[in-house]
Amino acid sequence: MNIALVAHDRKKDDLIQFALAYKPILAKHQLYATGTTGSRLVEGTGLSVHRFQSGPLGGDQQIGAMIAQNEMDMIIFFRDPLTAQPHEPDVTALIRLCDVYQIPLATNMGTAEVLLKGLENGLVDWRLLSDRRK
Ligand SMILES: O=C(CO)COP(=O)(O)O
Repeated sequence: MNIALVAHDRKKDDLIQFALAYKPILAKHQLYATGTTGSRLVEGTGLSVHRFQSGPLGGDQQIGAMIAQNEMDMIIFFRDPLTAQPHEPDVTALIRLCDVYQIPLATNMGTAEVLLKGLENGLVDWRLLSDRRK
Protein backbone atom coordinates (compact mmCIF):
# COMPACT_ATOMS: atom_id res chain seq x y z
CA MET A 1 0.00 0.00 0.00
CA ASN A 2 1.02 3.59 -0.54
CA ILE A 3 0.66 5.60 2.66
CA ALA A 4 1.18 9.34 3.07
CA LEU A 5 2.35 10.71 6.41
CA VAL A 6 2.02 14.44 7.04
CA ALA A 7 2.18 16.58 10.17
CA HIS A 8 1.95 20.27 10.82
CA ASP A 9 4.87 21.67 12.78
CA ARG A 10 3.42 21.38 16.27
CA LYS A 11 2.34 17.80 15.54
CA LYS A 12 5.60 16.54 14.07
CA ASP A 13 6.95 15.16 17.36
CA ASP A 14 3.70 13.23 17.82
CA LEU A 15 3.98 11.79 14.33
CA ILE A 16 7.56 10.65 14.91
CA GLN A 17 6.53 8.91 18.15
CA PHE A 18 3.58 7.34 16.37
CA ALA A 19 5.71 6.15 13.45
CA LEU A 20 8.26 4.65 15.85
CA ALA A 21 5.53 2.78 17.69
CA TYR A 22 4.07 1.47 14.44
CA LYS A 23 7.33 1.05 12.56
CA PRO A 24 6.87 -2.72 12.09
CA ILE A 25 3.61 -2.08 10.23
CA LEU A 26 4.72 1.03 8.35
CA ALA A 27 7.93 -0.62 7.17
CA LYS A 28 5.90 -3.08 5.08
CA HIS A 29 4.46 -0.29 2.94
CA GLN A 30 5.59 2.47 0.58
CA LEU A 31 5.69 5.68 2.56
CA TYR A 32 5.32 9.22 1.24
CA ALA A 33 5.49 12.51 3.10
CA THR A 34 5.59 16.23 2.66
CA GLY A 35 9.13 17.61 2.76
CA THR A 36 9.87 18.54 6.35
CA THR A 37 7.75 15.75 7.77
CA GLY A 38 9.63 13.31 5.56
CA SER A 39 13.04 14.52 6.72
CA ARG A 40 11.98 14.24 10.35
CA LEU A 41 10.60 10.75 9.76
CA VAL A 42 13.76 9.52 8.08
CA GLU A 43 16.06 10.83 10.81
CA GLY A 44 13.71 9.96 13.66
CA THR A 45 12.65 6.46 12.64
CA GLY A 46 15.00 5.19 9.94
CA LEU A 47 12.00 4.39 7.75
CA SER A 48 12.35 4.81 4.01
CA VAL A 49 10.15 7.71 2.91
CA HIS A 50 9.62 9.35 -0.46
CA ARG A 51 9.63 13.09 0.15
CA PHE A 52 7.49 15.57 -1.73
CA GLN A 53 7.74 19.35 -1.53
CA SER A 54 7.14 20.96 1.83
CA GLY A 55 3.43 21.44 2.50
CA PRO A 56 3.32 25.22 2.00
CA LEU A 57 5.25 24.78 -1.26
CA GLY A 58 2.84 22.27 -2.79
CA GLY A 59 3.48 19.00 -1.00
CA ASP A 60 -0.16 18.53 0.01
CA GLN A 61 -1.14 19.03 -3.61
CA GLN A 62 1.37 16.44 -4.79
CA ILE A 63 -0.19 13.92 -2.44
CA GLY A 64 -3.61 15.00 -3.71
CA ALA A 65 -2.45 14.35 -7.26
CA MET A 66 -1.57 10.79 -6.31
CA ILE A 67 -5.06 10.35 -4.84
CA ALA A 68 -6.62 11.66 -8.05
CA GLN A 69 -4.60 9.09 -10.01
CA ASN A 70 -5.71 6.32 -7.66
CA GLU A 71 -2.18 5.78 -6.43
CA MET A 72 -2.56 6.62 -2.74
CA ASP A 73 -4.19 4.19 -0.33
CA MET A 74 -4.14 5.90 3.04
CA ILE A 75 -3.39 9.33 4.51
CA ILE A 76 -2.21 9.94 8.05
CA PHE A 77 -2.28 13.68 8.53
CA PHE A 78 -1.69 15.05 12.01
CA ARG A 79 -3.23 18.46 11.57
CA ASP A 80 -2.75 21.32 13.99
CA PRO A 81 -6.27 22.62 14.60
CA LEU A 82 -5.01 25.53 16.69
CA THR A 83 -2.65 27.21 14.23
CA ALA A 84 -3.60 28.97 10.99
CA GLN A 85 -1.72 27.59 7.99
CA PRO A 86 -0.72 29.80 5.03
CA HIS A 87 -1.69 26.97 2.70
CA GLU A 88 -5.01 26.12 4.32
CA PRO A 89 -6.71 25.81 0.91
CA ASP A 90 -4.25 23.03 0.01
CA VAL A 91 -4.99 21.23 3.26
CA THR A 92 -8.72 21.49 2.61
CA ALA A 93 -8.24 20.26 -0.95
CA LEU A 94 -6.29 17.22 0.20
CA ILE A 95 -8.97 16.26 2.70
CA ARG A 96 -11.65 16.85 0.10
CA LEU A 97 -9.96 14.49 -2.37
CA CYS A 98 -9.83 11.78 0.30
CA ASP A 99 -13.60 12.08 0.50
CA VAL A 100 -14.02 12.19 -3.27
CA TYR A 101 -12.06 8.95 -3.71
CA GLN A 102 -12.97 7.16 -0.44
CA ILE A 103 -9.40 7.15 0.76
CA PRO A 104 -8.95 6.30 4.47
CA LEU A 105 -7.80 9.46 6.24
CA ALA A 106 -6.73 9.96 9.84
CA THR A 107 -6.31 13.51 11.09
CA ASN A 108 -5.31 12.59 14.62
CA MET A 109 -3.41 9.87 16.45
CA GLY A 110 -6.49 8.12 17.80
CA THR A 111 -7.86 7.50 14.33
CA ALA A 112 -4.42 6.74 12.91
CA GLU A 113 -4.04 3.84 15.34
CA VAL A 114 -7.36 2.40 14.26
CA LEU A 115 -6.42 2.75 10.58
CA LEU A 116 -3.07 1.02 10.93
CA LYS A 117 -4.55 -1.81 12.98
CA GLY A 118 -7.25 -2.14 10.35
CA LEU A 119 -4.62 -2.12 7.63
CA GLU A 120 -2.74 -4.91 9.40
CA ASN A 121 -5.94 -6.93 9.63
CA GLY A 122 -6.75 -6.65 5.94
CA LEU A 123 -9.52 -4.08 6.24
CA VAL A 124 -7.97 -1.93 3.53
CA ASP A 125 -7.30 -4.78 1.10
CA TRP A 126 -10.19 -3.59 -1.05
CA ARG A 127 -7.76 -0.97 -2.30
CA LEU A 128 -5.79 -3.69 -4.03
CA LEU A 129 -8.71 -4.84 -6.17
CA SER A 130 -7.69 -4.40 -9.77
CA ASP A 131 -10.34 -1.86 -10.70
CA ARG A 132 -9.31 0.34 -7.78
CA ARG A 133 -5.63 0.60 -8.58
CA LYS A 134 -3.62 1.30 -11.67
O1 LIG B 1 2.30 21.78 5.94
C1 LIG B 1 2.24 20.59 5.90
C2 LIG B 1 0.98 19.92 5.54
O2 LIG B 1 -0.06 20.81 5.25
C3 LIG B 1 3.40 19.75 6.16
O3 LIG B 1 4.50 20.20 5.42
P1 LIG B 1 5.95 19.86 5.91
O4 LIG B 1 6.02 18.38 6.15
O5 LIG B 1 6.87 20.25 4.80
O6 LIG B 1 6.20 20.64 7.16
